[in-house]
Amino acid sequence: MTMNGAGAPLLAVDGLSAGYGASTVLDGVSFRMGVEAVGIVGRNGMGKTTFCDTLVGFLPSSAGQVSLRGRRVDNLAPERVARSGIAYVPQGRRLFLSLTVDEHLAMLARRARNKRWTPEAVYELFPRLAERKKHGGADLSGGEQQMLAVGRALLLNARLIVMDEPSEGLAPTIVDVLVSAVRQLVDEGVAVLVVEQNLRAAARMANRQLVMVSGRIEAEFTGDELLARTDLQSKYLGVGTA
Ligand SMILES: Nc1ncnc2c1ncn2[C@@H]1O[C@H](COP(=O)(O)OP(=O)(O)OP(=O)(O)O)[C@@H](O)[C@H]1O
Repeated sequence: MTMNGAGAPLLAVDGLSAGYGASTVLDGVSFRMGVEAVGIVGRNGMGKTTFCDTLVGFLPSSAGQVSLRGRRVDNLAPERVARSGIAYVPQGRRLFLSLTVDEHLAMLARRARNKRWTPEAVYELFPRLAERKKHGGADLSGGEQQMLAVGRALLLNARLIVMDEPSEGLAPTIVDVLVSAVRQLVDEGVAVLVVEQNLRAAARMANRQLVMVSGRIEAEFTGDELLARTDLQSKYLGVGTA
């Protein structure tokens, strides 16, 4: 694992718990990651989205800690979590309806003055987005919106991009684009945490796969191991997930 700063992992999650009212959904999630791609897989309703929402500050935690490069980020407001370097690409959300792709990226570029990630660099990563420059958010397909959301995260200098079910509802060719983008991001030093129900997509994005069961990380496998072992798939993911 690539370490960061003074020996601290990029992301350290320790005993993170959260829920809705009296019901606990996340029940002590713990793991560490460096500058790498890591997947979180698991059946429906195991707490994956709740974990993402808690990590990025949309939902308060009831116990535990989260540190990014050694600095606590749990229970900060979502804007402060984002400013500290964790970007969220949420599940199936329609974003940025009024601006065109180009206007949106230009506005962020002015705000962020990021030297490595400019709108041009984002268009290089996602040529399809360049073709859609003049289109408004409402005209973009789900996959194009995911690309725009990733581009936005890069311009804002994210160190870790959290993606909730990025492959859901996307055509296979668009999933391919996202898979190769995830690999390039890691090469560029941006870590990716990807929640997926689609094991095939997850395994192509990340070698390390954490399995969430009832609000905890119960096991870790490589993507290839999970793909090869139908016993693990039926135990942890439900039939037919792969
Ligand atoms: N806003 C909410 N209020 C109350 N309970 C919720 C809320 N959102 C999720 N839950 C419950 O929390 C549990 C975990 O849901 P979560 O969406 O985190 O699971 P998941 O693993 O992401 O599954 P899915 O892929 O279906 O979204 C479920 O039992 C769900 O009913």
